[in-house]
Amino acid sequence: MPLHWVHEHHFPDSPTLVHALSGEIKVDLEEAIGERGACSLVVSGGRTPRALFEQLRTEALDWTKVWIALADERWVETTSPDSNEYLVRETLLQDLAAAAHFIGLKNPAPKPEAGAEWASRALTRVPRPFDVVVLGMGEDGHTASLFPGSLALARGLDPAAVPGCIAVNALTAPHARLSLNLSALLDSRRIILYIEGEAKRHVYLRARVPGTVAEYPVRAILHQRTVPVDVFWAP
Ligand SMILES: O=C1O[C@H](COP(=O)(O)O)[C@@H](O)[C@H](O)[C@H]1O
Repeated sequence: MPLHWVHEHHFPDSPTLVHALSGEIKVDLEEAIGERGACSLVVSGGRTPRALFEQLRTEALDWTKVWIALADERWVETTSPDSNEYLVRETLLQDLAAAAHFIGLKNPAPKPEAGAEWASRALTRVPRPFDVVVLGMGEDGHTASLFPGSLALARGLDPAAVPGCIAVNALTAPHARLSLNLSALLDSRRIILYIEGEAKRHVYLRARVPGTVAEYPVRAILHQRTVPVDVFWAP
């Protein structure tokens, strides 16, 4: 089943992928700075991108012109090891990349619902369209924090929604979440879906087949035709 908007890049191992992907992101951001004077990078959390962040932070870029934001966040303190902001601060916003501007999603609002409004406002500071959005995917087909079975999914995937952030409570996900909605994720020039391991490869292959987004929310990314998607995979 060809998806003309999606290009797959397979690598023999994770370090080779990380090296190649970091280099590509660097080139994209450098070109964006050259053309528009600033650039934006949206990243995901979880376990997968740690090595990528550690490589990316060493890239020679004018990081003062780079805006970094999150595709999603867990509603936990940013000092928690479960926080995506914590991951980004520990692994990406170091060395040369410490000079980048970072807009996190967790905020002082008492609840995620109010927090989503706060985060949507904060995100308006990040240059749009986002130059590069790096998404991950769970073995249940969720991407960002758009989880199958969550009550917020239909709202999150509504193509007519104002680009922004939504609150997510999913029975299958640890912690309440904030997530960029589909409209915000697609307000971008390039999406990279970065996945590792055979289990995720099989989920990806199933999601490539047309079907319901409620089953595999990542389908909403793979089957749209607005933004080019590159899938980076290593065993
Ligand atoms: O919960 C999340 O899961 C996905 C995938 O994470 P991984 O640990 O399987 O790599 C991630 O993309 C998302 O940002 C995160 O909040």
